[in-house]
This record gives sequence, C-alpha cells and structure tokens, in this order.
Amino acid sequence: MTNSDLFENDDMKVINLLPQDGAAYYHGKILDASTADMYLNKCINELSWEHDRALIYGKEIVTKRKMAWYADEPVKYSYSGYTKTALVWPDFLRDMNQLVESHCGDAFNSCLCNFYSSGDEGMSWHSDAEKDLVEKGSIGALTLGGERKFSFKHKVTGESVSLTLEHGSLLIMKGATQKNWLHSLPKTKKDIEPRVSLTFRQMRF
Ligand SMILES: O=C(O)CCC(=O)C(=O)O
Ligand SMILES: [Fe+2]
Repeated sequence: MTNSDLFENDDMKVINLLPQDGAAYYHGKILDASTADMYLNKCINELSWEHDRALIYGKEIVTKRKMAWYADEPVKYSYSGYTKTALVWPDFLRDMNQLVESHCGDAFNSCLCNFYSSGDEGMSWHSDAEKDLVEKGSIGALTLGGERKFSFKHKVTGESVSLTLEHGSLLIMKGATQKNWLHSLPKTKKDIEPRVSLTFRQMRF
C-alpha cells in the first residue's frame, strides 16, 4: 500500500492564523478518521513514552504529560535543561514524517511526541526555540485523538489567537513564530479522549 492510498489529499484552503510576526497554517484534517484512529493506537502502544523532566529555576519538575523523542539518528539534544538522546524512529513515524513534509514543503529530521491522557494534562505557555533547533525552522504538529484548544499569545502585544486541533489534523508553525509568539495547550475540565501530538522538527545535528 502506498501513502496515497492511506492519506486524503489536502486541497482545502490554508490561511495564516497569525496577524503579524510569524505564520501558523492550520491544514485541518489531513488523515481520514479510520487512518487517524489506526495511527493513534500505534502511537499509544508502540512509542516509548516517558514522563518529561524539566528544570524550572533549578528545580526538577516531572510533567503529567508523557513524551518521546525520535530522530533520523540517535542524536543528543538539549531540552528543558537536560541533555537527552533521541530514539531512531520506527517506519510508521518515518511515513508520517514524509506525509507532514509533503504538506509543509520543509524537511524534518526529528519528532517530539506528546501524550496527554486526559484534559487534566496540557502544555503551558512556551516557544520552541531550543538551541538544538534550526533557527526559524518550521514545526509540523499532527494531532491524533481528543480535540483540544491550542492558543498563541504575542510576546509583546499580548494579542491571542486560538483554534481547535482536530483528530488527524495538521498545524504548521513557520518563520519568526517562535521568536515572537508563545503557544500553549490549555488544560480543560471537559471529558476529553487521550490525545497524541507528533511535532516534527528541524534539529541541527
Ligand atoms: O501538543 C501540542 O499540540 C503542542 C505541543 C507543543 O507545543 C510542543 O511539543 O512544543
Ligand atoms: Fe511547542
């Protein structure tokens, strides 16, 4: 079976959601529901999930959310004050990377995967500008599972933009977005199905 058998074509109109100083393109659902379900189950069952550790003001925080990092090679990278080693990605994640690349027009060499088991898990305001990431590199974020709100906030003006990330959908952040905007996945009291996000990135190796 080829990728084009598995994936729907993306011919919907894609607009930049950010009014200035960056670009965020929501491509909507790029996978049909059954393909997205299949990948969600594969991700939950086959990726090596761990709780994330971060150093915040010298204090170690262990996140409720789980994460896993994959790349072309077992490279070392710095993230949240720690040096970690990426795992080499399984074939299905490599296939998904190619799919995301085909929508984005950029090449990715790594993927930070996040697993939120309920609405009680989220990600607070941050930008993805670690020194191991290519400056102004694109990030392609594929959502699988429960729909969640995702928000941007301008670092200077405080202006905000929010959207809902659907099952099987793709959001691409480009250019100066990380420099000028924060983003977050707010927690919610709503009863939400588990969600996986696959965030494909350009790392400097
Ligand atoms: O789960 C998401 O959609 C957001 C993840 C994110 O911002 C990140 O991994 O840096
Ligand atoms: Fe992020």
